[in-house]
Amino acid sequence: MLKQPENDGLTHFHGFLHADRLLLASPAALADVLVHRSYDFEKPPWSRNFLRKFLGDGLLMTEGDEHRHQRKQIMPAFSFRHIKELYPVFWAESIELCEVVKRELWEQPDKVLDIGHFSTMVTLDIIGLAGLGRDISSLRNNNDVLIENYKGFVSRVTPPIPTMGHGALPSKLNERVKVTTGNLKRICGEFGANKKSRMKMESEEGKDILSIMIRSNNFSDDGLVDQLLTFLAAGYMTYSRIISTLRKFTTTSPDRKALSDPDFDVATLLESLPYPNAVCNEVLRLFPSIPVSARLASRDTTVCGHFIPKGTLLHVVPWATNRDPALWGSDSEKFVPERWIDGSGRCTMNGGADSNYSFLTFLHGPRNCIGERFARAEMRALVAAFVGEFKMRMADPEEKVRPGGRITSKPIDGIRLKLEPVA
Ligand code: HEM
Repeated sequence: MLKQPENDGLTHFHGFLHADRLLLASPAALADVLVHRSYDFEKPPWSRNFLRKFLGDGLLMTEGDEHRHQRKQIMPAFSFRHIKELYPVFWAESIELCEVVKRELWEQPDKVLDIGHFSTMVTLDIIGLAGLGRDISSLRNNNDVLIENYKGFVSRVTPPIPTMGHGALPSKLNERVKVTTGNLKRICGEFGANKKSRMKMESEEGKDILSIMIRSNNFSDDGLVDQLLTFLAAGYMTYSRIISTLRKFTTTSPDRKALSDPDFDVATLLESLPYPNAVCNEVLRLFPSIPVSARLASRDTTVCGHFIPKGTLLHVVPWATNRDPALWGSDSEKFVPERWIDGSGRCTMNGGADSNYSFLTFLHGPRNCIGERFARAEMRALVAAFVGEFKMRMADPEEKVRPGGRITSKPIDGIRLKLEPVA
């Protein structure tokens, strides 16, 4: 925990084999590493090499000029305007989730549901439709070949947190991962190529991220496959959690009938609700999907005026910074959505913290999460639909949900809920 940052927020410690490491705590140190000198720091090669096996050379994996170039090409697909157009997809899939859960409860009203199972499926469906323009329908038990391979791949790969470990897999597992990754690449390649030719022939006007990238004409077929794999991983693995006990919020949940009208501006409504947005922000603050991220100095550089030799390993720890009492106050570990609402009842950007760098869930700067708007819009829709439809409580009120996980954080034993449809 970052209780006593030293040296302008740079804390020195010894890691594996007594190696020198730095922990970044202060806003000024974070600003230097994430924004001002972002390209002096890279993802450590062992984590890049490990993830590259699965993701190819997508945005997450590239560095330096290649990253700058790719990021510029991909940015427009994640612009505010495009994400706004995707809200109806997020909303429709959120309603679908509620319908599937209601059907389960109708068959067995007392049933305890592991909500992680449903959030995994709806997340895949959303990244399928909004990311790739592909109707995966895993909520409706469709056997989509891409998803079957993808699930196999995720279940086989249980790597160490990439920023910490060295990424070696036992050779048998390595072999199987190679086969699944090969399958995935082939399926993504075929899908991308088919979509490209359909778009040429039928002037298909998809609003999904992939369509926008294809229309830009900036990507080779192989380039598209790498980005596709990255979006699947980033959109899916960061998200399998999120919906929790938000009873109070139902009182401000939107009118579902109005929202199902195709002319209704879902985006503006969902973005304007203060309490639901405050709840989403507070969940993102306390439970960042990527709890720790590492950077390696790729040249001699400085942070807050301190000399940092090439090869120094630095850690950014969203889990700790987002909960730091020095930044968030004495209730920093508590779930207090109200901290995101100002005196006039509007949702604030910073949750009462003094600096942007108090909230690191999506990081900041040129290597921040390009999917932040996508992720936030998806979450708003899911939370609004779900809490508008169900009263929730923990199946065992005494149970403590234990956070854990590897690359991304999630409740280690799932979250079992008792749900009751709102009358
Ligand atoms: C709650 C959901 C999400 C969280 C908390 C999250 C968080 C992050 C973080 C912390 C990074 C930086 C990783 C690092 O440099 O160490 C990142 C990068 C990235 N994210 Fe997300 N992400 C989320 C959802 C998404 C979604 C839905 C997409 C795409 C559809 C996405 C696409 C990406 C990509 C492409 C990068 C690499 C950006 C770059 O290096 O320039 N993310 N994300």
